Amino acid sequence: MAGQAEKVFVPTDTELLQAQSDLWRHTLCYLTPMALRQLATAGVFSATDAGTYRLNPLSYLLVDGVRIDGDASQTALVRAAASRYYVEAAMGLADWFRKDFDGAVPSPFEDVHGAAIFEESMVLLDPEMDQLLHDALAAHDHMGIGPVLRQCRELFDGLESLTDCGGGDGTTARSIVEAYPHITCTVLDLPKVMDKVLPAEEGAVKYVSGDLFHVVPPAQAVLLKLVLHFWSDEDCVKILAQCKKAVPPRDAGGKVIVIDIVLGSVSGPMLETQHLMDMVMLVVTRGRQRDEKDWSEIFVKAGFSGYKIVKKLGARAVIEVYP
Ligand SMILES: C[S@@+](CC[C@H](N)C(=O)[O-])C[C@H]1O[C@@H](n2cnc3c(N)ncnc32)[C@H](O)[C@@H]1O
Repeated sequence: MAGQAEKVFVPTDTELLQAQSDLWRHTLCYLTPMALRQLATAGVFSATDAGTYRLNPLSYLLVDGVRIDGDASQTALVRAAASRYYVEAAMGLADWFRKDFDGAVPSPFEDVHGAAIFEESMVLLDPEMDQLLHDALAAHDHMGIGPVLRQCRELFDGLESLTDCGGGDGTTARSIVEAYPHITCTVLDLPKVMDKVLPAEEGAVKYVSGDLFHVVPPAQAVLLKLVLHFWSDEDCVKILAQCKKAVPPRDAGGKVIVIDIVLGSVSGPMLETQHLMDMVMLVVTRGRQRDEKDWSEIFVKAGFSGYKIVKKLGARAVIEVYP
C-alpha cells in the first residue's frame, strides 16, 4: 500500500542455497551432453554399482536401428534440434520480436537463414541439413502410433474407413490397417511426398496426392496426427473445415481424430517438455502448441459441434472432434 515500506523478500538459507544450486545447473546445462557422468545424472544413462553405465529407456531411443513398433531411433531428431540451424534461429528470436515485417511474418528460422524447413529453399541452402530435417520428422512422427493403437481401441471400434491427412509415407496408416484389417485407409499428402511413395507402397492402403487445404478424401473418420501444430490458428480452421466436409454427420459415426500436444495436460518435467515443444514451433515454424481452450476455439470456428479428449499419452493427447 502507498506510504508503507514495501516488504522485502528475504529467502531462508535453505531457499537461498537451493536457488544458487539451481541457477548453476540451469546456466551450465550446455555441458550436460559432454560427459557420461553428467548424462547419467541427467537420466540419459543409468550408472551401475560397478562404475559402468548402461542404456535406459531414454538412451535406448538413441540406438541406431532400434525397433519398437518400427524404426524408433530418435538420433536424427536430436541432431536436427541441436544443430546450429536451430540454435542460431533461437538466438535470433529477440531481434525477430522487434522487427516490423511487411506481409506474411516469417518464422525466426526463415528470418535468420532465409530458408524454411521442409521447403525447396532449405534444399538449396543445405541439402544435407534438409535430409536430416526429413529424417528427424520421420523419427518424430513414427514414434507414437503404437501406444494409440494399444490404448485407444475405442477410437477404431466400428470404424470402416479413415483418411490419414498429412499422413507422410503411410507408416501410421499401415500400422492401423495391420491392427484393424477391416478399416479401409487412405493417406493424403503433398505430391512431393507421394511421388516417393508411389507406386511401390500401393497395397492395403490407398495413397492420394493432394493439398489438405483444398480437398480431403472422404471417410468415416479423418486423422490429423502431428499436423496442426505446424500451422497457425487461421490455417488450422481451414484444414479442419476441409476435414469436416470429408466425414459424415456425428450420428453416422463421423469424426476427426487429432493427435497433438494439449498444453497443460501434464505437470512436472513433462509440462516443461510441452512448453519447450511450443517454443521450438515458434522458432522453426509458423505454428504452435495449444492448450485445451485454444483447441476448443479452433474446433468451434471450423464448425464442429463438440470434442472429447479421449486419452493423454505422454506429452501428447488424442482428441475426437465431432461434426
Ligand atoms: C509433421 S508431418 C506428420 C506426418 C504424419 N501425420 C505422422 O504423424 O507420421 C506433417 C505432414 O503433413 C504434410 N503436409 C504439409 N502440408 C500439406 C498439404 N498442404 N497437404 C497435404 N499434406 C501436407 C507433410 O508433407 C507431412 O508429411
